[in-house]
Amino acid sequence: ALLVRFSRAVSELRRVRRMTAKLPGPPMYPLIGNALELACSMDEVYDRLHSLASTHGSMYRLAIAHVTFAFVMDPDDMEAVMTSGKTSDKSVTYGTLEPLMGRGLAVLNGDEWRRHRKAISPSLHLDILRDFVPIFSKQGAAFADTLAELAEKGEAFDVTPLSGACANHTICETVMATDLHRNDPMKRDFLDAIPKAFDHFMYRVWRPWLLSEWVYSLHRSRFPEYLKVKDSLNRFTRKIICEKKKALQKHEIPQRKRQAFLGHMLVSEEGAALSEAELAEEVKTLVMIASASSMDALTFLIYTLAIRQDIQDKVRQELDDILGEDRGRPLQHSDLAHMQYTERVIKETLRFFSVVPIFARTVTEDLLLPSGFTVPRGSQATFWLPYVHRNPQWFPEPDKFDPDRFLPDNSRGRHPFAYVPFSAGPRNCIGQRYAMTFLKTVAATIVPRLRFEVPDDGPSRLEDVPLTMNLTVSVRGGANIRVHRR
Ligand code: HEM
Repeated sequence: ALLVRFSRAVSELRRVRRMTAKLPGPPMYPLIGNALELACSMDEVYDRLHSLASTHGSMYRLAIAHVTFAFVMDPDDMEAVMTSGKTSDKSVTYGTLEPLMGRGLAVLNGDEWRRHRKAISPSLHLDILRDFVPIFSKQGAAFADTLAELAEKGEAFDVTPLSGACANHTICETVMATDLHRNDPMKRDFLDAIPKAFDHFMYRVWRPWLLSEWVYSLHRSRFPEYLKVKDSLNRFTRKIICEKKKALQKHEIPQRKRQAFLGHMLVSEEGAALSEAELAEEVKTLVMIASASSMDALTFLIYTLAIRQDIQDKVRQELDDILGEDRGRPLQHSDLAHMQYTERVIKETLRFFSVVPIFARTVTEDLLLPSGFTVPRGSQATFWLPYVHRNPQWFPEPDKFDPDRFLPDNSRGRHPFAYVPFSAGPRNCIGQRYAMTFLKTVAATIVPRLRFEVPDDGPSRLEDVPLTMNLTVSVRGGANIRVHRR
């Protein structure tokens, strides 16, 4: 039986290789394919992938050992892939996330994914997000206080860990209703484990012979840390669920509709569709994805404002107009609708710096794309957003940072799949509105109080910012800024 399975797998693999061989791409070698292309340090992977896309264009292939990635970056083709039932399963490489992040939305497929998505969506509904605004605002104010203290010292510092702390405190409060300021070592271990978990994920994706956990266990320099990371992530989530369940039994969780995600899931009808174990996996998934992506998005927003003083001035002017005399007042949900320029700046920041730059689907049946190429079953249809978001057909002068691209008049006629920082179609980001509301609220809390600038040795143009990635993109070497009180 094993032999039959093996020979079937080999013949499928050869079929994928044969069909994708028609696509442009670097020269392939037997067995290893293009593995040498990504034989570089983790810090260089972002630049390598970007240079491959620039060289080979909007559709190319990259075969690494037994895994073949078909990069799809033309908006018509992307629409076909992102909306087809033949490509709705997440990439096989995501299997490596499962032991760390849990069997949550990001890795589930088919009916199980549909059931989870239906159960979770109401807990991130607009009404619920409205109630999160005071939490975003409170955490934004604490972040502003920390930055103001650093302003006194006058020294340059990397804002990434501080944005990370702001994102983590906010997410833990809104998703788990837990306060991170209490000095709990288990919480600290949990948060420290998140970037490490994504680092292990990316390391294995580009070395697919390590996708099996058993094979990875032979990697003596990485596996012990991997086990520690896994343990920290699981222990903390289990503890939180347990505490919340106890609170529920003691009637300490109010039975009202609007509250932190976990509380809502525990008391609502929709939440009852998930077992306690499934809920624990989803909480872990949400916290991990939200924490990494929000940290990097917030960092890029601040760094962009620090480099582009003209844009910072305009954002501040808009916020001063909205907040009036009382700059320190907590932001109301109704204020957000007036932050139109700030919203365009956030959108352009997410175009310029694709925070989640790469994601992929497993092709379960051959799929003919509008460009005429058939992506074969068994390959991984992959999106590389830094290339997609710099397509001059949809974004003239793509290297220019111009928030007004997102004015309604300038967006008219743009292909809906030309700008997809949150992906699109049924498997789009469930936290998209959460992320936008968080970024707008924190911007409105910190920008009126502080001025950001880059130190003299920092980049003077956004195009020159060096980037690196694990699951998300960040500034290589740190987003160093200086802050002044207003
Ligand atoms: C600026 C911040 C964010 C960006 C750029 C972003 C981007 C994305 C992208 C591109 C995907 C698709 C990934 C794929 O297909 O593999 C995704 C999926 C997802 N995101 Fe986000 N995200 C952000 C914030 C958040 C937040 C705050 C949450 C939670 C509150 C969240 C939860 C999720 C989940 C659960 C999925 C999987 C959805 C599914 O497959 O059904 N994201 N995100």
